Amino acid sequence: MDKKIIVITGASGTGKTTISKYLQDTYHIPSVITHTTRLPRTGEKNGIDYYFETKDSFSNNHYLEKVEYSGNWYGSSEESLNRTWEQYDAASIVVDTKGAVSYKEKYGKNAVVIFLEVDLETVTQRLENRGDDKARLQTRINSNEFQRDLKIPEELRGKSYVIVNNNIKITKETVAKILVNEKIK
Ligand SMILES: Nc1ncnc2c1ncn2[C@@H]1O[C@H](COP(=O)(O)OP(=O)(O)OP(=O)(O)O)[C@@H](O)[C@H]1O
Ligand SMILES: Nc1nc2c(ncn2[C@@H]2O[C@H](COP(=O)(O)O)[C@@H](O)[C@H]2O)c(=O)[nH]1
Repeated sequence: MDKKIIVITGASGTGKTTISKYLQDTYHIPSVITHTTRLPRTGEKNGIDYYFETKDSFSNNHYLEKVEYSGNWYGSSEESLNRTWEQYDAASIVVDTKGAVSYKEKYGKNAVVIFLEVDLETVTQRLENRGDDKARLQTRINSNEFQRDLKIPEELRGKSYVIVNNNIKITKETVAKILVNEKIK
């Protein structure tokens, strides 16, 4: 069987991590942990949510792709994905749309891209409810990256599953159908 990487993308707060946890908890599809220079949020743990890096340690790693998002660096490594594929046929990864384009270009049909869409007002409310620091949240919402990721990029149109994540139950049901369609489960 072909190995698959389920690339979950969309703007911050659209529910990417929620879906990656659903894949882990319900289908035992592991998430590839990425690296960031961002400080941990309350409750986030090194090696579980991210590998939290300093600017120096971040620059020492080798990445398949890396991006700057709202003032912090994020990157994912081919080694981590290959290690996961040694044990599992499918894994998921949570990245911004620029990262998703990189995965689609590199892995073609083996990269199953799911783009999550939520309107700006709703996503802002969800990020406030999540407890994101107010000042940092405003900076993030105003960032070019966040604004860009509210809509699917041209490069992913027609090559991705688009889910409007207004209702988590319906979103999970749609993801379950995608797994069947892609012969992952
Ligand atoms: N359909 C939904 N309805 C209501 N709340 C939701 C829904 N989907 C996700 N959420 C909530 O919205 C918040 C943001 O979700 P999540 O952290 O999964 O987003 P994200 O895209 O991973 O964000 P980031 O990129 O900033 O890490 C969480 O508190 C989550 O529980
Ligand atoms: N291209 C990549 N994007 C990544 C990676 N790891 C996370 N992300 C995305 O960054 C933003 C901000 O994340 P947050 O945890 O600070 O809210 C979000 O869209 C993530 O999906 C990565 O390795 N590469």
